[in-house]
Amino acid sequence: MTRTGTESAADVAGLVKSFDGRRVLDGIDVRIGRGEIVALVGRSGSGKSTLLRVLAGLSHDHTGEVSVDGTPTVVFQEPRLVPWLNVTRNVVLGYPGRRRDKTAARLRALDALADVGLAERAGNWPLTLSGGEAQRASLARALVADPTLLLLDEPFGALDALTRLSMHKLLLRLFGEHRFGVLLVTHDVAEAVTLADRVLVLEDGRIGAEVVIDLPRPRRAASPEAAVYEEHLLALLGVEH
Ligand SMILES: Nc1ncnc2c1ncn2[C@@H]1O[C@H](COP(=O)(O)OP(=O)(O)OP(=O)(O)O)[C@@H](O)[C@H]1O
Repeated sequence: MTRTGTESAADVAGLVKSFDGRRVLDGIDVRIGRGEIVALVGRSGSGKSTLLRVLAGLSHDHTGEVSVDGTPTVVFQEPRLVPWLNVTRNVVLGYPGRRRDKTAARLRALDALADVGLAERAGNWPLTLSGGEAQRASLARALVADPTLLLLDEPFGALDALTRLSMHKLLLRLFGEHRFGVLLVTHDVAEAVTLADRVLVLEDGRIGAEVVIDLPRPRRAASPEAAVYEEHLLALLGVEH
């Protein structure tokens, strides 16, 4: 639901972004409230990652209003762990005050690792982790910054179905505890329906549709109610079923 009256994690108005003179984002208006999960779907090349990168502050050459509360953190599809640092030291990298207070940074990292169920892997090298474990470490690195806005760029896309389900559960638990705003870029409409309060459909550089997912949590992707939303989103995406 769009919760007017709650605090914003991000506000975007009239965002235009071009590459080589071609408008990829052509007047985007989006608000993400704190305590809200917004999923972003759209055909390949529709500009989802570009919008996420603008919100992350990784892309600057745009026009329009972009206001983000605090420093957002990003989890990408690939975990992007530094191979020569152990898991704890990778997570410490996400802690803003790590140079000032090494002990606090380490304690916070260990706490976040416990939070994502990875306490026993704290001393491991990234290469010894499974895909799901590596993604948990990446999530822990995002959490240690205490973000108001968590940006997720297909974070579960490379995981097998069972691991993906356990990551969904983990994300929802963390979301329940921290109440950050979440922007989740995904190709998977079932994932969007399972997790999001609202799903935005990006089309021709604009938000072509917004679908409020009015289902109680926890949700089951296979439920008849979820299936109705999934069909609707697929139709909006122009996918024949
Ligand atoms: N750095 C860049 N330079 C030039 N063109 C770019 C650049 N980054 C993205 N684009 C173009 O912008 C468009 C949107 O790309 P973007 O990666 O945002 O799409 P997407 O919806 O995330 O796609 P996918 O679902 O395939 O990941 C594409 O046409 C892409 O080729």
